[in-house]
Amino acid sequence: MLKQRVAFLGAGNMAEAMISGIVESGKLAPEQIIVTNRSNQERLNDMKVKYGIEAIKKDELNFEQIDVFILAMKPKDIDTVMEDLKDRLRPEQVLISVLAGISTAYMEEKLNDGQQVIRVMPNTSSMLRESATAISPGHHVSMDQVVFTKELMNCIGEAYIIEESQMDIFTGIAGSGPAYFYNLMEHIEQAGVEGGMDREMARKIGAQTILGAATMMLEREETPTQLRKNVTSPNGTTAAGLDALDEHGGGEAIAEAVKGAASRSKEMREELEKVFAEQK
Ligand SMILES: NC(=O)C1=CN([C@@H]2O[C@H](COP(=O)(O)OP(=O)(O)OC[C@H]3O[C@@H](n4cnc5c(N)ncnc54)[C@H](O)[C@@H]3O)[C@@H](O)[C@H]2O)C=CC1
Ligand SMILES: O=C(O)[C@@H]1CCC=N1
Repeated sequence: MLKQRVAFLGAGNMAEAMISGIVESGKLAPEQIIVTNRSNQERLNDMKVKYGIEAIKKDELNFEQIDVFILAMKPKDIDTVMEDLKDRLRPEQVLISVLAGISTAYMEEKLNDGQQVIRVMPNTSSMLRESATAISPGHHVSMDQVVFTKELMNCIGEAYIIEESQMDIFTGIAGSGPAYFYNLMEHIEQAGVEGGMDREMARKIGAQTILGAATMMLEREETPTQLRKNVTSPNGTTAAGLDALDEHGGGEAIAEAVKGAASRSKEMREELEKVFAEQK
């Protein structure tokens, strides 16, 4: 069991996915988790009932009782939240941010000197403890806090400590990644329906196929290229499928999706830093 008391600032999709995974892991008791938002009381009530955690408006939060704050609001709200936190945080309290595109350096500049800030990038599969999550500690973080954060992120799946310079591309692959596969499934499902199959059935077999392929890639030694070749008989059905995929830009389209998301992550940071530099 972990001993820390954790408060989520933001009660949206990502906060819920993480809370669900953490509660399910049993590493934190529901009483150690607090979730806050600005105003949506109905949302707070739902989360309280569903996970047995404390769910309150942000202004009701008692800072004295919290060890770790997890920032889970939208990146556009960062400055308001930093102002709000700056003089209320104690040096031993840690901020873990899930915000896309916001660097630890940016948050450190906005807070008092020496504040411990860690950036993470989970995805919504945290809900089922299947996230691939990146962790990049800021400049003032103690080794104990890095170890704690890794343990906490392991509650929601696999966690990797990476250089912060790789956070944009990590976001492009894993943070945004689930959406590419959901989008792929929307198309697979529709093709199944057009081929005469029941929609539910098409969804199930499509998802099982993605799961099977993902498990093969995680558990077998072969590269994706070898695994693809193993499926592809000369002049067979897969070759025809892959030709059609290529003709419509399939593989390239996915690479562009990853690059597009990564470049938006970089752009979000640059936009914010520009505004900050102008304010100075
Ligand atoms: N949705 C996803 O797949 C992922 C999202 N993220 C990051 O997670 C963050 C949240 O994303 P979502 O959950 O999708 O957004 P969302 O819009 O569902 O949730 C945002 C929440 O923040 C609350 N909020 C706003 N200002 C607040 C404040 N000052 N104090 C407390 N709560 C406040 C809102 O009331 C809302 O509950 C974003 O920064 C995003 O970049 C990171 C990885 C994956
Ligand atoms: O779309 C977004 O900006 C967030 C960050 C990664 C996934 N969702």
